[in-house]
Amino acid sequence: MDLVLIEALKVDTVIGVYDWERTLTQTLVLDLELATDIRPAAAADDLTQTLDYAAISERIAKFGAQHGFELVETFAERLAETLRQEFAIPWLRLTLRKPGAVPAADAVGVRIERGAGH
Ligand SMILES: Nc1nc2c(c(=O)[nH]1)N=C([C@H](O)[C@@H](O)CO)CN2
Repeated sequence: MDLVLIEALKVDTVIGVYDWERTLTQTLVLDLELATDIRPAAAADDLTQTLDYAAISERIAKFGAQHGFELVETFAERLAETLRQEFAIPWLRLTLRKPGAVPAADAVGVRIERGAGH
């Protein structure tokens, strides 16, 4: 299976456990690997036959604006479900980083893989 990539995508959202975090927007940084077979799109040179990384990136920005979870785990899990359903993605790996959450670290976060066929 081939992969469509989205790397270091910045997503603004309300995210966090603490009271002060409920009053502001923070920026998450996402890496996505999206399984698909790119050969039909390549053969036809046709965007409609592959995963449109621009459309998916826009959907992620909308998802961030629409939700305000406490945990990065919840953001990752719910986003993975949404993308897999709406774009028919058989397998994905999502790495979500929350820069600045732990001052001694460049970033903290989670990495999940969902689906089959990769
Ligand atoms: N595993 C997690 N640990 C923590 C989370 C989280 O979402 N998942 N969140 C926080 C706070 O919101 C923190 O980011 C504030 O700096 C603490 N630990």
